[in-house]
Amino acid sequence: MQKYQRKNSACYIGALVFVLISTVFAVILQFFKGGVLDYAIAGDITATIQNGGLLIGFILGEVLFYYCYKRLSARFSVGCMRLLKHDIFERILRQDYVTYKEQQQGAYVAKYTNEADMINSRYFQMLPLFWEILLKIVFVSLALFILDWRIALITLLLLTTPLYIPKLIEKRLQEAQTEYLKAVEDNLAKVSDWLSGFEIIKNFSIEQQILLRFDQSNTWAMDKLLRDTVLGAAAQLITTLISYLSYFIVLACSAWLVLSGAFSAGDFFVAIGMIDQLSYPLISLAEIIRQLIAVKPSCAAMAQFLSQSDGGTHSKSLPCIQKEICYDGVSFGYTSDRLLLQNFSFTAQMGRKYLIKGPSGCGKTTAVNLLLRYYDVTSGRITLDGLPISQYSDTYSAMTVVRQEAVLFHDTLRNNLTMYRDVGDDMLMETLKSLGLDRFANLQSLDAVITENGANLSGGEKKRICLARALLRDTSVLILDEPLANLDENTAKRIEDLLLSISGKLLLVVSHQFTEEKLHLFDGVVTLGAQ
Ligand SMILES: Nc1ncnc2c1ncn2[C@@H]1O[C@H](COP(=O)(O)OP(=O)(O)OP(=O)(O)O)[C@@H](O)[C@H]1O
Repeated sequence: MQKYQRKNSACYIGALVFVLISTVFAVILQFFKGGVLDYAIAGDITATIQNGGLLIGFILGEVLFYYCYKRLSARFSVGCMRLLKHDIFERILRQDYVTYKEQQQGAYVAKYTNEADMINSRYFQMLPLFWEILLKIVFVSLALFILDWRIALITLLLLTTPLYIPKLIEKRLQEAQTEYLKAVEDNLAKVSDWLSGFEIIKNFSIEQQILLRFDQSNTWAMDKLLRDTVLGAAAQLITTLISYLSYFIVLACSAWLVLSGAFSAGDFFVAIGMIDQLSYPLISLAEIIRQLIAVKPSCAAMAQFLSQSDGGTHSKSLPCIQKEICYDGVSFGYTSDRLLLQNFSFTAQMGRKYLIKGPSGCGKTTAVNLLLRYYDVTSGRITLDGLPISQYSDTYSAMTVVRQEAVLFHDTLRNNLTMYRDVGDDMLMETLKSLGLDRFANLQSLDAVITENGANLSGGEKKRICLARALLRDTSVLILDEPLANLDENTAKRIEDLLLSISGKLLLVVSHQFTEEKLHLFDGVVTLGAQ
């Protein structure tokens, strides 16, 4: 987390300077308060007014500098939070796809929202506050020493005892917070899972059952929150009680000094003001220390998440494929006891079209996923233009994949097609028309926003838009995983013809429903899982 502090150090240091000046003003004005009282009792009107004027001046100064401090400390915590969220999102995006899929989406959302917010409120916001309070304690203590060393010593001895409370229950505080964050992460993962299956929940009318499970998970998370809060409240209660007790002891000592003639009324007034100034910061300091201690494991876990490597030990990025892709005696299984592909050999040449077919579950998608470097082969090798695929970090630069499920972003049709690259409108409209999407081939439609994952489009339209997006990317290899699934007969036929008309790139189509009569139009048909 220190990285974020460093990057926002200007605001941090500025905040500390302002709070330092504000604290000095706050301490000095205490003396003017005592002066006003003493001069008023002595009947010296001029000195009373002079002291009063200075008092007002210092009060205004304190408030103004305190405001500047608050502004800069807010800038500091917001700046840190902005960078932290950027890093979390960047870390998620930089993972390889297989590692990303290992966790549920909700877990990532929890990291981005709940855990980041916790670090913000309990660490970034606490840091300037810690210094504010510490400076106040140091300066007020110094002023108390100037006023009377005995009162200063008693005050410091008694009022600092609450500071040790958080340290005594440090382990339990940290455990409570870690458990709470874990429970929220689990809960969010479940919620995002249920929401992604919204239609199934409605269709099967299982709202009640889901709600029941939600309540279990939510109650679990909230119980953890309660434990965290209650533990904090207990620590705060002990701290406050000790502080008040200490306060009254110091008050009694000051009163005794007045009775013994060592203190004037003004001195007593100043001393009480100082002790007031000290007691609240000391209670707050105990609370800040409690929060800083409790949040430590969350900061460490976040730092570890952010520092994890991207997953790839391979470094080279794939240049354009010129000649061929070759599976050479490839065997692969997700587990060692079941090989999906056994001694699979197949060569695909650039500019040609291939169909991979076979029964469900035989490993068609797996075979193309090996090309995307999602997994390493168990034995054999895959080569690209004669070079082993294992030397490349990924193959995305040369291959575009279109999956069975159409994925569209909540953005304009244009951006969904171009994926934020510069592509001329004519080209976009031409591609849309070639896929039978004539009704979208106009400027108004291109600029219209597609609602979340294309809720305002039919399944076939979404699929064809995804296909148009892949064609527009123009990589040397195009992989289509079940491009005909969920399409009506006419659209499926149209897509089949369009796929067969594609030229100038290597086309790998994974499908078990391509029209038999058209199979001869492929340059090669590979059947997986044939007994
Ligand atoms: N990430 C994974 N981890 C473990 N097993 C997996 C994984 N992905 C797929 N499998 C298993 O591998 C087998 C082949 O899956 P794959 O998706 O390659 O088949 P497919 O031939 O494309 O099937 P379909 O035509 O139904 O899409 C299946 O039994 C599946 O359960």
